[in-house]
Amino acid sequence: MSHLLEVKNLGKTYRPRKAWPWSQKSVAIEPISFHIDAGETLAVMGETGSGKSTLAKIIAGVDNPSSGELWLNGQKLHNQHYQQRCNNIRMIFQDSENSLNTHLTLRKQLEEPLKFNTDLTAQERNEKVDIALRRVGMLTEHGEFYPHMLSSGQKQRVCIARAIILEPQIVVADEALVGLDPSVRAQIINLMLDLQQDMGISYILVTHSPQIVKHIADKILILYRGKMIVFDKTDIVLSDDQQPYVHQLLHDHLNKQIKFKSDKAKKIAD
Ligand SMILES: Nc1ncnc2c1ncn2[C@@H]1O[C@H](COP(=O)(O)OP(=O)(O)OP(=O)(O)O)[C@@H](O)[C@H]1O
Repeated sequence: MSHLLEVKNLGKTYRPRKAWPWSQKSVAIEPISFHIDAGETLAVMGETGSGKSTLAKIIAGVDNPSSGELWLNGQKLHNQHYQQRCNNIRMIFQDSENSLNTHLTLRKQLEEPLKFNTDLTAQERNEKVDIALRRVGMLTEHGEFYPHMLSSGQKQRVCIARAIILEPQIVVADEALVGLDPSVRAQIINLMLDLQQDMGISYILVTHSPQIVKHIADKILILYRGKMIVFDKTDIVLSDDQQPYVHQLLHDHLNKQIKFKSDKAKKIAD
């Protein structure tokens, strides 16, 4: 049986902006191969500049690879097939607070992916928006709100609603939890876990947080200067983290505690 997502020899080289004879191409990712299955969470870790965001953007179709292929359920994904990618893989960006349009109501923003990628009527789109808002613990009335009327946690929920509204199989989140205070972060993680259970979503999470990785990742992929140096199940990586670089990534920040599944009722309180 084929895997949900197979990444085969995927590489990315950025070309210099100006073709000066002495300027060099920069290799962001050396060819890497890995896979994830339905309902799994893959954590992508690595120091700054190791290629995590580049990998996330290529998987989500925001950027093109320089080499290699992506396969979804045994079918090759083509970058020019925008709808195929949008319907199956969605991305939550690093700065999700600012990725919302300040001039549009939440309903209009959530409706956009439906307008571009489905043939639903206006009424059907409205219903989908209501369902998505409820799924992320918000009220349907929030649809008429503008982003400035929301807390950081609520904005993050709207970004998640926008990512799941097309019912994708994979959600790629690039440092989406950075900047949230620990209790809100825990609520958002719990929400993501609930959505994963309800909708069978697979997550690809770019993160620097060992706590998040230990609690929710099934597999860990570690990049070092564009090279994939680790790809394995979380418990195997944790039990064999002898390489200093891997050890440091997995044991940094351990003093910051996150409370998981502590109080579901608080979910809509922020
Ligand atoms: N548009 C671009 N043009 C040229 N080089 C780029 C571009 N985007 C990224 N790079 C380079 O590719 C490499 C990987 O960058 P990337 O942003 O993927 O790393 P990262 O691991 O996500 O870092 P961070 O944790 O800081 O977000 C870096 O050397 C970066 O300078």
